[in-house]
Amino acid sequence: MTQAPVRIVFLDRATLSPETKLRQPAFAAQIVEHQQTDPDQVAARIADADVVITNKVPINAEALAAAPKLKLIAVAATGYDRIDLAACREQGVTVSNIQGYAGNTVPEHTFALLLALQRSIVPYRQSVIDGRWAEANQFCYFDYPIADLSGKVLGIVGDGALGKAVGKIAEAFGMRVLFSGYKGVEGMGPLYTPFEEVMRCSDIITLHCPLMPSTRNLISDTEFDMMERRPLLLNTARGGLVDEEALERALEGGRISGAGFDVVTTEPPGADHVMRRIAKRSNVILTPHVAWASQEAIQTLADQLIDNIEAFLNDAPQNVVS
Ligand SMILES: NC(=O)C1=CN([C@@H]2O[C@H](COP(=O)(O)OP(=O)(O)OC[C@H]3O[C@@H](n4cnc5c(N)ncnc54)[C@H](O)[C@@H]3O)[C@@H](O)[C@H]2O)C=CC1
Ligand SMILES: O=C(O)C(=O)CO
Repeated sequence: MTQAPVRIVFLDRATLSPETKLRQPAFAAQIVEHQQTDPDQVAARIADADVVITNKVPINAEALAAAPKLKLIAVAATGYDRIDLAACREQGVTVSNIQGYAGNTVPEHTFALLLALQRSIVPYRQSVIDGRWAEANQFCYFDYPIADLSGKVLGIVGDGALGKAVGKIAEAFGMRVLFSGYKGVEGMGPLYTPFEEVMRCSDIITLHCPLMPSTRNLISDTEFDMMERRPLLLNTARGGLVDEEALERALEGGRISGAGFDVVTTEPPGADHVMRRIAKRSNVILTPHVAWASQEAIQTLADQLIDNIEAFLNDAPQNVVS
């Protein structure tokens, strides 16, 4: 008897760049690709799926209840904060994610933000375009601050693949690296510096931990108040880790010297989203969630996505998240 092909529904194919090749899995599969899916379309689209692929389309308990055949949600990203894991567990649905694909692209993007901010590259570029250099009565001018990375303290929150890779680059720049312990957790061992101390003594703080209930608003007014060295704050991990209203207050009050963000709480942010206001400041750079998006990384992600589905169907699941 021939088996029915596995029905794979990809909810947001457009989140992988058009050049990305998604190879045919090594088993009989029918792949249905939707370029985009609105939250209210999810239940209908996954109703007869065996496997669902999603990058950022949320999957909640209600949608899962409408998908009795569903066995695997293959998340096309590292972060799986859009998936209701408790509901998946209850319904016996396995969830996999992509691991280790972004070990160059995200750290390089993090340092692109850091170097640009630390040396005021964007405002200097704009001032040259605006004619300021032509008006200077000498060969240079000092309108914006410039500082070296060497000797600075870099506090890293999240010691996974990306936090560690950022730490390595930082060491090459001669920075002193501190890996933060979990907020509110004591005694994590000699490799970790307590969270509060990292807030207190870092010149730059960079976030590389997942968004979960315990990390939502990890950085808010209390943490900004702890920051004695007016650090730069970098977030290439997830919107929601930083309380954005508190971020605006911290920038306004000069508690931090700048911010480099790739992620916001609502993506894309609407016209009156607080990050749209924040992004206009000369000491802020906001990029549109593209830290992961080198073509090399996206292709690695796409290959691992199919590997994950094949491994699951071969009864040897990999990259399972819980
Ligand atoms: N902007 C972008 O394009 C991308 C963003 N990301 C984000 O970066 C995050 C990190 O990615 P990876 O390093 O590959 O993940 P990973 O799973 O290798 O590392 C995550 C680390 O966070 C740590 N962690 C968990 N809870 C924590 C807490 N409360 N405080 C401090 N650390 C905590 C874990 O111990 C783990 O070491 C992902 O969860 C994702 O949200 C990932 C890829 C691309
Ligand atoms: O891999 C991730 O977590 C990303 O945010 C990229 O989609």
